[in-house]
Amino acid sequence: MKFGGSSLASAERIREVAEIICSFPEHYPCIVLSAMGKTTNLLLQAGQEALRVAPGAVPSLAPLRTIRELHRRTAAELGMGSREDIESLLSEMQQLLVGISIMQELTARAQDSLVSFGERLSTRLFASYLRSQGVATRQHDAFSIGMTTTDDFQNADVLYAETLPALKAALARPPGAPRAIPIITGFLGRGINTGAITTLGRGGSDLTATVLGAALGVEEVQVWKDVDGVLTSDPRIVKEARPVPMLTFDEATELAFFGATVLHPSAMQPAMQVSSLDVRVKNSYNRKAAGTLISRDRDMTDVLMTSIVLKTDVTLMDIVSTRMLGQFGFLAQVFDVFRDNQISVDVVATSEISVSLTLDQSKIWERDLIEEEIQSLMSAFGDFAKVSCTHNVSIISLICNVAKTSSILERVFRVLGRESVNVKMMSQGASKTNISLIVADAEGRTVVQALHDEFF
Ligand SMILES: Nc1ncnc2c1ncn2[C@@H]1O[C@H](COP(=O)(O)OP(=O)(O)O)[C@@H](O)[C@H]1O
Ligand SMILES: N[C@@H](CC(=O)OP(=O)(O)O)C(=O)O
Repeated sequence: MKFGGSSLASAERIREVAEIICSFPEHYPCIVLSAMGKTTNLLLQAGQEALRVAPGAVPSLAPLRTIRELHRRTAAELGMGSREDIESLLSEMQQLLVGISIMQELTARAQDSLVSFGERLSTRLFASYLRSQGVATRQHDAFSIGMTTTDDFQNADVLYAETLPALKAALARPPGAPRAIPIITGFLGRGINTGAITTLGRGGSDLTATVLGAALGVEEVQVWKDVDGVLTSDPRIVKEARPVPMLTFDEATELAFFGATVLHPSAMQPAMQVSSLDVRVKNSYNRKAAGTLISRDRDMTDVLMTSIVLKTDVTLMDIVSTRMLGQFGFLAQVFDVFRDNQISVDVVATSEISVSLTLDQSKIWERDLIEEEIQSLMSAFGDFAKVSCTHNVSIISLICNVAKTSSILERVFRVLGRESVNVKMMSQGASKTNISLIVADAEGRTVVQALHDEFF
């Protein structure tokens, strides 16, 4: 079972989570926790602020004070008073920030060490609380029990061959040993070559949970959030969005990849690799809600539209060959440029002499480097293609039954016509679960709402 930041935001929420765990007495669940509330964001903020102040001013940085107060107050409210393990981590975290301030440098590696304090604190706090309630627990830092990753700080990939057997061995109960519920840090791993703490990308605790599920051979991984499951759209855009009872791994992956922040985009990978592992999304604020069951297959006979996802702030690139029609090798040349620049593209549409594609700039470049990097990418096409870019576009992904494309698109274009929206590009058919439309950012939310009204 995984509980995200929203499920652990306060002492009251932590009590509720403890109750949820204890409501499955017949099972001995393995628990993965994220950092409390918005702690990860606060740690990132503290790192940036440490670069701007003298070392002596670090202890009074506002985000650091908020983190300290949140954990101390929560421990006190849970009846645990001052805890040595929490205090020692808080002081280590402050020392790291002082170091960042002295060095005037925050590397990706240091940033991963910094944000790791969120999960290291929450798991210790929660394990102590459950123990205080008479439940045997054992806290583990995932990076110390075998969660092995690439050394790509901030977005590391799990190395399954190393990780799965190591986790299984580390969590096996020796014969005769008393049972204790493992409480494990989400989001964190250890880089295979550097040996340093890595993170799995924002929202990465979902992935930790499914990796553990695969390692331990469990039947179901439950990820507990603050919504009644995966919804028909982002509830911050469409207030009438309602839960989707069932999804396939492919649908959940497309949905997460194209912007539904409810799940980590790689979280389904471990479940796809083992034969019988399902993932269930549940609401810790509303236990009775059935949630969403995500599994390998589902009956698609009556399915038309499943969910509508919006991803904003994307760049659209139009690449037109400068050669004549009928020249071969154009597409290969285009994608060589992306390979050489190590850039992956999201949505693609092609004709014989042109390609349009979208780039998720937030995944590729630092915000202040975007313009420079795009210019350098454009010049990499040399004289074999003319390239133009449109910024601030949105991808609207229709997670749907692509076998029914004709009737879906007929309704989609009726809605777009009514809203006088111009589609800049479209891609359908390559994925069996997703039709993507590209529109201007300014129109994205309105179109999502209008399409939701039409299909739900
Ligand atoms: N299609 C969607 N279905 C459900 N939630 C969504 C969707 N798209 C975006 N969200 C957002 O995802 C949030 C839950 O994910 P997240 O914040 O990662 O939870 P947690 O921190 O508890 O793991 C919801 O509060 C909601 O605002
Ligand atoms: N704490 C990390 C990892 C995570 O998965 O968080 P959450 O489960 O709250 O989305 C983050 O904020 O990215």
